[in-house]
Amino acid sequence: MNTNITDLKTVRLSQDGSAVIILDQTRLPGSEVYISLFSAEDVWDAIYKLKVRGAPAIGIAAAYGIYICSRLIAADTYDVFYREFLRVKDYLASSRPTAVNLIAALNRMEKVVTTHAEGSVPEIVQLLRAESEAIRTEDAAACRRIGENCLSLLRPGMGILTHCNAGHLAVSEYGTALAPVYLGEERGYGFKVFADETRPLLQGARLTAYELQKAGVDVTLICDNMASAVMRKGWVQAVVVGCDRVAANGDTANKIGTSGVAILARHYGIPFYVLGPTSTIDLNCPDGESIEIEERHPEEITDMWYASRMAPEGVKAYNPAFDVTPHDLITAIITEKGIAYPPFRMEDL
Ligand SMILES: CSC[C@H]1O[C@H](OP(=O)(O)O)[C@H](O)[C@@H]1O
Repeated sequence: MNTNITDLKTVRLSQDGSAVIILDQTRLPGSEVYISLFSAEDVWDAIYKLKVRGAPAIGIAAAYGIYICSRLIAADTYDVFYREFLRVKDYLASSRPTAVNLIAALNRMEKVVTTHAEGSVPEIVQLLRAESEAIRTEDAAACRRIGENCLSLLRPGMGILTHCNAGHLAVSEYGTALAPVYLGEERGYGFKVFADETRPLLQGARLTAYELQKAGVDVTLICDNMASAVMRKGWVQAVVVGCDRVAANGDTANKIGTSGVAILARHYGIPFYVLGPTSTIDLNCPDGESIEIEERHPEEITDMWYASRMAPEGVKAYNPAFDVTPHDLITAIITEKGIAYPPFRMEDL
């Protein structure tokens, strides 16, 4: 992978363990700004406002977050410590509901506390730091394995469409949906990636186009409503997307618009791949209907709240003014002369 991308540190713990340091993704692609989070409120706000986002990245941020908070708990007994720990856990868990990695990481951190009740508070705090680092390390290893596994399904030169951002910026490093793209780049596969801008928050335009361009990957930004046109042109041979929560039956919650891309891919006979770590699988969720879907503020649709650029300088963009809907997808054509049903013979109108 182009070293430029590894320069972006999505989420990390400060050396002294007092802060969670994140790349503020609401400032991208205009500025690379790192911010330090010192409290549960800072972490909650960063997760809710998508300063750090992506299921694995959210889980790692929460694990680091509850660790830095555990250092500040003034408690000389286990019970007092555990009670405050649970308060912080419940608070951080309330930031966003859909990505299972958030609660899964917090549950892992709580298990450290409950399985070491005989230890001193300082000992437990040290174990919490180790667990938070393990969560990050495991994610980085999982992302690389995801890349290897998916690359076995892809061929050099393929056109690949992706939706939202499930890349380096959504995880510890490397990405999930973009992991095979980076691995392919390292091996000269020459993939051509089409990135859906992904309204309303534009993670595709602001983040995926940004990180792929920075990594030297051939990326073309498209509006969400152009996915059908590029598929119909034969420019896409595979779709790769991330996931926020995968139910026991495989139903997958991912960024809004993903299901529409899946329908298009099925229509055009294009394989549609969901990529994610097992930490994003929730076996307690029997199916997609039981996944809580986050609903965010309407102004994210009505106001372009990101003052900076919507996409990186110089990124390629495909901007067809129209596309063609094939007749076999049209139920009827209605004119002033009447209603025509398939098979259409327009001369009959
Ligand atoms: C690797 S998980 C990426 C996943 O998370 C994104 O959601 P958000 O940006 O709101 O955190 C999106 O659904 C991505 O596919």
